Amino acid sequence: MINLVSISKSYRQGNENYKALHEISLTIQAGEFVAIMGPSGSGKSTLINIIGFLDNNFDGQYNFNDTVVNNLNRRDHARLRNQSVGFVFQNFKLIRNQSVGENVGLPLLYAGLKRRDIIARVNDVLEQVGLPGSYDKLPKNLSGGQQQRVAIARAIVTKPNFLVADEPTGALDSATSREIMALFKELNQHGTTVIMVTHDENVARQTNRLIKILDGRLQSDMEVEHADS
Ligand SMILES: Nc1ncnc2c1ncn2[C@@H]1O[C@H](COP(=O)(O)OP(=O)(O)OP(=O)(O)O)[C@@H](O)[C@H]1O
Repeated sequence: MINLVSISKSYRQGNENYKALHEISLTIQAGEFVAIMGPSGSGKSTLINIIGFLDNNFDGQYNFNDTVVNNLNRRDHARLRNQSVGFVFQNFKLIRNQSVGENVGLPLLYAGLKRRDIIARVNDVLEQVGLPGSYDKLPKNLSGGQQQRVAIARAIVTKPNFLVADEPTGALDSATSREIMALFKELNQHGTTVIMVTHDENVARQTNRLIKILDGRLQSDMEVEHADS
């Protein structure tokens, strides 16, 4: 599904070019559950911004299914992003003065669906993430873990090809973090591809594949062994 071929990325820093990614080649198949780890500044965000179609300014080739992503113009790149990827962030990024249901339904509103269809789909997805009946609640009245469930519901509501989760458990205590990881695992077992950046070894260990980045280079890429499998 995702095939990166020798991807490099430089940022302009003052008068200098800083190379944040060095010739990264990587394939991620549909259905995988991948963790990306690496020290601060190693290039994780740069990499997932490219994978998640937020940044199309890089060297090398990105093949997404049959599409050569780096050949797309800005509009088609944005369309691919809206149709193919759901994002989950450390700090949830919910709209405070909108209800849970409105937050989750926003991508469907942008996609032009009818109100009745949006409400039905949102209620389905809220149930799927363990928050049935919470359509009319406000995010501020929910716990951190519940807010992250809302954010996950928003990320999956359009049935994207894959999820990009950037430190999704970074703002949660360890018990809540385990619950959120259980939800990601369940979504993955039902076919959702998940690519997750984390600093937490315990989180990474629950995925199926661990990619380590160091100084903008792939340091290692290995299958995660599970004691119970
Ligand atoms: N917009 C930018 N302009 C200039 N340099 C940048 C920009 N974004 C990132 N960098 C540099 O590129 C390198 C990689 O940054 P990146 O944010 O990808 O790292 P990261 O692994 O995600 O770090 P963290 O774990 O702290 O989020 C860093 O040295 C950073 O300073």
